[in-house]
Amino acid sequence: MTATTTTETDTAAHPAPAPDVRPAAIRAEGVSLGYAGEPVVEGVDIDVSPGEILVVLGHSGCGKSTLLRAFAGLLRPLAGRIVADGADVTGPAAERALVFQDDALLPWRTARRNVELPLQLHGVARRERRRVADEWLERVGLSRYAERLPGQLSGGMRQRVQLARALAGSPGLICMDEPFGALDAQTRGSMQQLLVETWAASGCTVVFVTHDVDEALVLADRVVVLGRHGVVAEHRIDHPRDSARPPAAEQRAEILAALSRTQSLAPISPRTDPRKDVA
Ligand SMILES: Nc1ncnc2c1ncn2[C@@H]1O[C@H](COP(=O)(O)OP(=O)(O)OP(=O)(O)O)[C@@H](O)[C@H]1O
Repeated sequence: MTATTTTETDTAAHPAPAPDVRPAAIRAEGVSLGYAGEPVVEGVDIDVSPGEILVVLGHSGCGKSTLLRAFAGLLRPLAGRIVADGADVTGPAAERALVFQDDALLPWRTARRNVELPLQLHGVARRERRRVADEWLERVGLSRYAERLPGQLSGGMRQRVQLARALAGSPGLICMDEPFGALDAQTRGSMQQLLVETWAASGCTVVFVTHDVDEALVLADRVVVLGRHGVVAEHRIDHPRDSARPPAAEQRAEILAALSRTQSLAPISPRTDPRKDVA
């Protein structure tokens, strides 16, 4: 796992947000989430501070992606509330962006026109769209590839375009669902570094889902381990993103232990769902 090379001075505190970014606070309060009325995760209480990078770990199927969808406003809770900046989240909004592992770029649009998309949805004029898109493409090191279609780019490059596209809309929150999971170790390390740099330039809040404890420790201000019955462990990283002072081995071991505990937690059974009794 490649550590970031950012220095203590630029990582000790959260960066000042870019002028057009208002970092979001987002909170899950006693949230149950599921599909067709059947919960897949319940009792989730998570409070994310503006400008924080929160990493969510948990075994496969525990509901991490489902939680991100709810934060992004794509899924309404079965119980509890999702609150962003004091208001209930009731649907998607431009200030909450999602980045997926799967390639979510529009294949018929060039890299630049993909990055322009959120600006176009905001009604930004063509010339300004192009200026902002080119600025973000430069930040992610893809200026030379602006005219390429996604199919003409490598997997790592497409992830960079996704990152640029998410950030171009100046969101207050970016929800990232295992965005680097399909990349080789070296590309993954450079993407983690790029994420930290672009986050520092934007100042937005990030909720990042991964299976990889080391990735979590490289990126996070705070790590939560999610089980089917809510958060089972929470770890604040003492010197986040400081490669000179990496998290202690004990902290890594504790997170791994919490993860293995979640494997043994019983799945939610519809028969034991208390809401069934009231229905
Ligand atoms: N659209 C859907 N309809 C019905 N069930 C779904 C849907 N999406 C996810 N699920 C189910 O919800 C549960 C949680 O899925 P989710 O994708 O949130 O888990 P996850 O923790 O992100 O898993 P992974 O780490 O494998 O990506 C799983 O049992 C999954 O099958």
